[in-house]
Amino acid sequence: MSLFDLQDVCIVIGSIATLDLPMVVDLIGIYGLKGPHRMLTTTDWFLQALSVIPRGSWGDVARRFTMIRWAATLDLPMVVDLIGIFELKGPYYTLTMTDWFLQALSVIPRGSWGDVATRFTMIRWISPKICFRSQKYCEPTASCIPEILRITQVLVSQFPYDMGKSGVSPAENGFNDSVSLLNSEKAVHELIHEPLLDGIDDHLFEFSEALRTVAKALRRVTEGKASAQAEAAEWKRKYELERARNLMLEKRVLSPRGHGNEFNVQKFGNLPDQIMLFDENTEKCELCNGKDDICANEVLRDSESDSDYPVVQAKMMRKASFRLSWCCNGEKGDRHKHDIVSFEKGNITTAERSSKQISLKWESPPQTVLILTKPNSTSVQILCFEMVRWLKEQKKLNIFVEPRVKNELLAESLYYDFVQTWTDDKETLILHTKVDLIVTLGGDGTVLWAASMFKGPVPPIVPFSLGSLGFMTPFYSEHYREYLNTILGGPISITLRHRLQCHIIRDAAKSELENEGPMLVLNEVTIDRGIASFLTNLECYCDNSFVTCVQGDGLILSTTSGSTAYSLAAGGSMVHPQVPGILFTPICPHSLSFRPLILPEHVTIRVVIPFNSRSHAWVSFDGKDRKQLAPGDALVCSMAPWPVPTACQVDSTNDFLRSIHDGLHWNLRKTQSFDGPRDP
Ligand SMILES: NC(=O)c1ccc[n+]([C@@H]2O[C@H](COP(=O)([O-])OP(=O)(O)OC[C@H]3O[C@@H](n4cnc5c(N)ncnc54)[C@H](O)[C@@H]3O)[C@@H](O)[C@H]2O)c1
Ligand SMILES: Nc1ncnc2c1ncn2[C@@H]1O[C@H](COP(=O)(O)OP(=O)(O)OP(=O)(O)O)[C@@H](O)[C@H]1O
Repeated sequence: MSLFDLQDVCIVIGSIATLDLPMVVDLIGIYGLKGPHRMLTTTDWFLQALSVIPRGSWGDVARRFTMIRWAATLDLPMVVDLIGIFELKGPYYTLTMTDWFLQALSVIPRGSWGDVATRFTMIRWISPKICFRSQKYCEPTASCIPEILRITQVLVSQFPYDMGKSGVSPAENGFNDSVSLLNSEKAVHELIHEPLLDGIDDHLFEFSEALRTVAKALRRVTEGKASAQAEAAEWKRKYELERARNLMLEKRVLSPRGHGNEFNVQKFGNLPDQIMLFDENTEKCELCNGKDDICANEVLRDSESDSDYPVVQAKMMRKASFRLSWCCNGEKGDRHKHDIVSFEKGNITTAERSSKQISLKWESPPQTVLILTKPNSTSVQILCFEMVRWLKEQKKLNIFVEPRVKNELLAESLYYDFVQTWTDDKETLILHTKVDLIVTLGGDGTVLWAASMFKGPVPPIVPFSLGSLGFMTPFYSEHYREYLNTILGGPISITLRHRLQCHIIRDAAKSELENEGPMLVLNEVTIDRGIASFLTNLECYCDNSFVTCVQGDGLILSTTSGSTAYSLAAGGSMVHPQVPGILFTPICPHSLSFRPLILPEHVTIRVVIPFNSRSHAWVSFDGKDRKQLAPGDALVCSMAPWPVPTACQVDSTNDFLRSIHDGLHWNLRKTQSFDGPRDP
């Protein structure tokens, strides 16, 4: 087993030079939980302090370091402050990061770094007394908390925060003047250069790991701050640009009409058609004001951000504009609709989500359809050929297909030469700007495939059922002409299926911004044990709160649309797809009391593979793109701003209930017969 890793200590010492010594010392103090390391005790005051702190389990230490890492993006002084109180508890045989800990932590007043340092020194003085008391394996019950808090209060009253400067002896404090600080650093350096003693146990190796984590946390705080500042500056710059542009537009609207046209001609060149379109939209928007619906063209005008927008638009195919409206029983309109769904350049996005039925009404007829098909299916291929011909000849629509399908069509007949496709995958990134409607021919997997092609806004999808289960595919392929006639004419009911966006943050990442993703899922993201035979050990946080540690085969974070897929198989509830929420469903948890949860839509879930995990974990997105997660890696998951709008056959609720009855045979039971015993 490797011994003391000097490099890691040097990293920490490096941090000491630029950062706050008390903080570093206090973080290192956590190491003290591990128990006495006598070779360290003679060197320096803070190393002596470590030796008197009672022994705890490394599991707890590892968990807390994970928390520190996670907290690095938050308010670190507070977290360290809190950890100090946790330390008061003494041995960690029974402690986990339970609510009482977090509660206790939350009541401690915030102090400056100097205060924290003073407090920690005091904690170290008093720790033998506390550990004597807590050696009785006191559970983290309510009765223990007041005692700890009392001690803290006594400490605080006896040694007010500013006492570090006057009341505490510099020799004992060790860092309240620059001379002793220098001495401490010198002592640590001396320690590093001392030859290692024989008999150092394996824990030193773990200690070095812990120190590395501390150093990383410190680095992240500094870098996180810098990048946040840079990001803020960038947003400010964008805001200023946007404001200037809006002011210019406002001026144009207020000025006489002829002047406005001059502006357009000057700014956008000789594009009379575009100017006309622009003015028409302006008028339409004015008409929309005060109404209950949202017009796509209203935002089309408002959201142009590039000065050369009309030029770009001239190159692209024009999108059909549409209108979304809300209705619920007895209500004609909904005044709050702007809070629920909004537009951005004509694409549907959700600000907040609604459980009301949403209907889509075209304001100009759709012109372009993308057809996506399940591969290797003859029946799908035949239907695709037929549908393409019908849409072109009868409906005069532009048709896009995947390159594979274009080849199939051309192999069938050169007649299909008019069908458009793309050659470079990057072109799919702007597909949503060209396509008015997507038709899928296949099963649920094809709907998932369609959603995965669009990392941003998704045009409405009409899913035809040519699979086996077809939970999300309510349209029967035999009647495609009637359905498409109705849908192209509108209005249609749609279900806004929420998606989750996921990022992987590797342990080696220097900041949260250095991540892999986003990966968007319509069903779920799954973290499992892969081929490892060990239990997964997954530490889960919801926003800033610790949720639980999943020990089992894995964890599913599912959308409500995905609630009827893998999550259902793992014992999760079935949830109406229009309900906003994130399902937290364990897979085979080795616990008698682990029930699945449903969390609100606005939370961010973070799943961390702790350093004490026995094996790696694997993450997959809608059952695809498996990636390995090593200890220290984290998956961060939140609701994506881009839902997947799918057309309903009847409406969201009717379609959902029909699917659970027909597809899953939900609650199918023979009806009890009438004859037999009855109430007297
Ligand atoms: N034990 C399980 O139930 C299990 C295991 C692995 C994956 N899955 C699911 O399979 C999905 C991938 O689907 P695929 O078609 O690419 O793989 P696949 O071909 O293996 O199909 C999986 C099955 O899940 C059904 N399904 C998919 N999404 C559904 C939904 N939202 N509601 C109800 N049923 C749904 C499909 O109809 C299909 O019958 C994953 O997202 C996951 O939810 C389920
Ligand atoms: N256009 C596509 N390109 C590549 N793969 C696709 C495409 N459409 C679907 N797939 C994949 O093909 C697989 C099967 O598709 P799908 O689930 O639609 O059919 P099915 O299994 O017959 O239907 P069901 O899911 O209803 O049982 C899925 O894994 C899906 O990801």
